[in-house]
Amino acid sequence: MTMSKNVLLLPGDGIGPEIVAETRKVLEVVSEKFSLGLELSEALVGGSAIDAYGKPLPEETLSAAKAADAILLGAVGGPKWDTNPDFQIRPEKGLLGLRTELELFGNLRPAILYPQLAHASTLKEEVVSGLDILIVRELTGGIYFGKPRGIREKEGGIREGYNTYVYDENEIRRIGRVAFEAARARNKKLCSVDKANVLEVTVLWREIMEELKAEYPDVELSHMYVDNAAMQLVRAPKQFDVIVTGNMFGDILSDAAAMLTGSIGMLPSASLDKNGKGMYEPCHGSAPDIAGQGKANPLATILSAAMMLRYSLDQGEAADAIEAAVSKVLDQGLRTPDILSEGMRQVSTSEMGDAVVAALNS
Ligand SMILES: NC(=O)c1ccc[n+]([C@@H]2O[C@H](COP(=O)([O-])OP(=O)(O)OC[C@H]3O[C@@H](n4cnc5c(N)ncnc54)[C@H](O)[C@@H]3O)[C@@H](O)[C@H]2O)c1
Ligand SMILES: CC(C)[C@H](C(=O)O)[C@@H](O)C(=O)O
Ligand SMILES: [Mg+2]
Repeated sequence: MTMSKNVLLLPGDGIGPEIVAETRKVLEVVSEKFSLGLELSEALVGGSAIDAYGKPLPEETLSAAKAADAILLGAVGGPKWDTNPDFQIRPEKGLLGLRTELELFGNLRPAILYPQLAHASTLKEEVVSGLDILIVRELTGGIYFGKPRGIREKEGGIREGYNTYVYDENEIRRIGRVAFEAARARNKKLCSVDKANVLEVTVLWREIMEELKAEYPDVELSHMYVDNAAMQLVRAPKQFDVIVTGNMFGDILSDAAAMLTGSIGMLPSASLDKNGKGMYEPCHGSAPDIAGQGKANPLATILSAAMMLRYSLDQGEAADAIEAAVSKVLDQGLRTPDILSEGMRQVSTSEMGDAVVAALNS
C-alpha cells in the first residue's frame, strides 16, 4: 500500500498560477505512474492572499504549510501591491514569513545548463557548456531579517532608512555544514562568498567557514569577495562547484547564475529545514510583464517539483523521470519565448507543460 503524501501548492501571483498549473499536471502523472499517492491541495499566499484575507500569509496557509509533507510555490508579488503604505502587507512578506516560520534556512539553487540550451545563453557557448554549479544561500537571516530596521527621522527632519546585517556563529555554522555536505557529494570544491574586506559580519562568516574545514578535510575551501564572485560567475562560471553565501548575496548571485543556464525560467530551488522538509520554488519572480499571456516558462517550477520528490519525498526515481522528460522536450526543439533560438519551435506555457506530460507518458 502506498503512503499518501500531502503536497501544498501555493500558486501566488502573476505567472505563479500559470506555472503551478503545469507543474500540477506533471505531479499528477508521476504520482499515478510511480504510485506515489500524492495528495495535492492549494492555498493562497502573497498578493492573492492580501486580496482575499487582507494579509500575505493567512493562518490557514501557514498551518497547511506546517502540516504538509512538502510545499511547492509559484511566485509572489506585483505592481498592484507595490505601493501599499504598510510594508508588512506586501506579497513578499508572505514568502519571507513562510521561510522563517518553517525555518527553511538552507536554500539550494542549482544552475545546470541543459546542452540543448547552449545557444540560448547570452554568454559564449564555450563559457557555459557543461555548466553544473550549486549556490547554497542562507535564507532566514542576514540583512533580510536583522534588527533594527526601518525608516526614521533624524535631526532636522531628514529621513533615513536602515537595515542590519547580522549573523550569529550558529547560523553560519548550520548553513556552512549544508554547503560542505553538498560539496562532499559533488566535486568537493566549496567557495565561500563574503565581503570580509569591509563587513565584520562576514569576517565572522569567513572564520566559521575556516573552522568547519577541519570537519571536511576532503573538501577544498576557498573564499571570494562578492563583487569578484559576480564578475567570475560571468567570466568563467565553470571554475565553481558549490558556492555558499548569505541571504542577500545569494539572492543576487543566483539571478546572475540563472542567465548562464539560458533563462531565469530554467532555475529551480529547494529551501530546506534541518530535517529536510522543504518548500520548492523557481528562483524567478511573478514576471508581471508577461503574466496571463501564456509566455512563461514553466520548467523552473517543474524542475523544482523534481527537487521536491528527491529531497523531501524520497522519490529519486520519479525526480529522475521528470528531469529526463524536460530534457526530452528540449530535444524535441520545443521552447517558450525566453529560451527560443533559431530553428526551434515556440510553444506556450501550457503546451510546454503538456509536452513534459507526454514525454513522461511515452
Ligand atoms: N520567489 C518569488 O516569489 C519572487 C522572486 C523574485 C521576484 N519576486 C517578485 O516578482 C515581481 C517581479 O520581479 P522582477 O521583475 O524583479 O523579477 P522576475 O523574476 O519576476 O522577472 C524578471 C524578468 O524575467 C522574466 N521571467 C521571470 N520568470 C520567467 C519565466 N518563468 N519565464 C519567462 N520569463 C521569465 C520576466 O518576464 C522579467 O522580464 C516583484 O513583485 C518581486 O518582488 C518574487
Ligand atoms: C521575492 C523576494 C523576497 C525573494 C528573495 O529576495 O529572497 C526572491 O527574490 C527570491 O530570490 O526568492
Ligand atoms: Mg531573487
